[in-house]
Amino acid sequence: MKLKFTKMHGLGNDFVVIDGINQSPFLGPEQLRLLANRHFGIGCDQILLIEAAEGDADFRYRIFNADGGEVEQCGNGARCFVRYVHDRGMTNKNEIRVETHGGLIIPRLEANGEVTVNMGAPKFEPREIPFAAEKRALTYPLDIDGRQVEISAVSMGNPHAVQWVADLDHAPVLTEGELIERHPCFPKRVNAGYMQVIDRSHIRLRVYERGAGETLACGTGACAAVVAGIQRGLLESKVKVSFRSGDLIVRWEGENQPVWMTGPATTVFDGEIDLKIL
Ligand SMILES: N[C@H](CCC[C@H](N)C(=O)O)C(=O)O
Repeated sequence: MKLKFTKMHGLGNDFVVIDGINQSPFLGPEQLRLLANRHFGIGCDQILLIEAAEGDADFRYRIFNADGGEVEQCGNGARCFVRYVHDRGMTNKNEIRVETHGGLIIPRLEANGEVTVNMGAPKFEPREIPFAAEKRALTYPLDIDGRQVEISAVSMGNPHAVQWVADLDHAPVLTEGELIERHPCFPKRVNAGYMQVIDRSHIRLRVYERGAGETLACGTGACAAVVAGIQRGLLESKVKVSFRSGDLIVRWEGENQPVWMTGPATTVFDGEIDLKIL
């Protein structure tokens, strides 16, 4: 069986996008891992599967990390999603309502080709992250191999542990990031963000993503970092988040308010793959 796909990316966080409405692929974790494999498959950080909505939303959107695990939310993917369904005539709306495991999101195509997404309100209660802590706090100490780091724990539908660092280029993202990702305090593992504050409306960010390793950009990671920075009094309500591959704009007006993220969405190529090889 041939499977049609589209390769897309949001600031280099790359995706294999599959129309699961006009195709009905069964993709188990092993096949997903192979699709994502950069040597034996197509290669991507996440696989995005488009499905018909169950409720009154326009679509449903399922997200699978390169390790084959299904997750709750993907910010860069949400921008690519709306570009995909719009460019393929699957909707004539510029703003769509999308069901995800992590809640409803509302991406909107802007006239300048960028995409703005209402990512919903962040959550902070330990049981909502989930994170093993007695009660909610601004920051938490985390023991990493005998060294203690200070993290903020935020859910954007998916879990994030955000640290403030003074020198992002020399932060231990690749070594310590993996230890945080798998820290026993995060029963569903976690995305590990490293934020350097440039000024009150600009941060630089690197993210060691759950199930994918360090990616070039992370949309929900940008949202979680800005929320954590605002809560810690380090940032204004509108922040430029700079990755090595480009910038996102993130806005948050405070507790119980949605986080807004704006950035690009790029289509690279269409292809098809014979599922027999997976
Ligand atoms: N690795 C994430 C999912 C992808 C998020 C990221 N690519 C984004 O743009 O938000 C997780 O396991 O929660």
